[in-house]
Amino acid sequence: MPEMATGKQQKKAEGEEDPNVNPLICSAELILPWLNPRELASAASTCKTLAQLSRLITLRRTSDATRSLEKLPVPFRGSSQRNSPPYAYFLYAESQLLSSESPDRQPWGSPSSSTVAGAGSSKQSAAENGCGCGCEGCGIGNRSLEREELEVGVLSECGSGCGCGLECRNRLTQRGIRVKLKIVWSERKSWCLLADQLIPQGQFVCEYTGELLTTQEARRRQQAYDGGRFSSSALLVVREHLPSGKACLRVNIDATKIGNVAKFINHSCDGGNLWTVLVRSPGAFLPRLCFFASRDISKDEELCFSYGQSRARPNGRQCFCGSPVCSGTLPSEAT
Ligand SMILES: C[S@@+](CC[C@H](N)C(=O)[O-])C[C@H]1O[C@@H](n2cnc3c(N)ncnc32)[C@H](O)[C@@H]1O
Repeated sequence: MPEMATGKQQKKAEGEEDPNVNPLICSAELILPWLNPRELASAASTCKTLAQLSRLITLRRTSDATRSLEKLPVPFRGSSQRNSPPYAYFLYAESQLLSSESPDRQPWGSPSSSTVAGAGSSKQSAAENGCGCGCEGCGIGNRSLEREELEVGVLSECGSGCGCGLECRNRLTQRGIRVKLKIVWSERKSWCLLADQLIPQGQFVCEYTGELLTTQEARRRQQAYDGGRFSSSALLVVREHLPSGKACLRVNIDATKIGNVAKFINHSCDGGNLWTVLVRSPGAFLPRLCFFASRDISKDEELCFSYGQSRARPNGRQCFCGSPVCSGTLPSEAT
């Protein structure tokens, strides 16, 4: 990764400020990562040094959408044919957040953003000989899920109410993203999440994180999104059903402004290559929505799932999933 030359090594061009002399420039490395792309462009237009620093921050943002918060970086790959944006700007959430807890800003593109937070670290270490929390399926090690388990669409894992830590084999979805992914630009669908390695069937891919909303707030936001203020929204409504078929729980997760890389998963009318699984654990009131590979997924294949049933709507957006069973229209939540 290119680094800014500093002090005496740097040959200063006309109009360029010496970062060791101007305290404002010295602090720019700290301040610029907090800016959104428009603010960054505005700062870049003021002097050559800030322009150079802004380019570096853009490069760092492009190289990892997760800001090093996951074990593996997830890079953006633009299109060389057209002028695609270098990256999509959003705030990163490793787990679900209440909308009242959502940050307004977050640094992205700092030089030292290489600390891995949360994802792989164990809150609590499991005991040497089994974690002993007494939950069914609990114990140290790894396990993969069988097709039958995933098709049910509901999974029970150990959680904060158990005595075990993240080493427990019954916390498959709580260790962050462990498969190589990338975010690729497409003219018709904007950003798409792709596999950057072979992902075997049954492998956990990622959780869908974002702001947890009340149904009232979800309806308000959906109307605003439908009104066109955002080119692509990512508000997902999850319903848990009783055996009778009646919905018993509705969870609204909005990843439009705050989320993780799952916000870039597009819709496919044929169901795509991901299973959505609701994961419950003791100590957590609400389930988490997690994606697993529904079949072996090749490197460079786009990851997709079905957003739901398409309803013919006069203002429905055109679907470009390319599946032979494509309905032509993107499903949209009737809020
Ligand atoms: C959850 S986001 C997915 C990521 C999105 N492509 C982006 O660039 O941020 C949902 C939005 O992606 C676009 N999208 C998803 N699936 C699509 C499809 N099959 N055809 C066309 N657009 C799609 C729509 O704009 C939709 O509102």
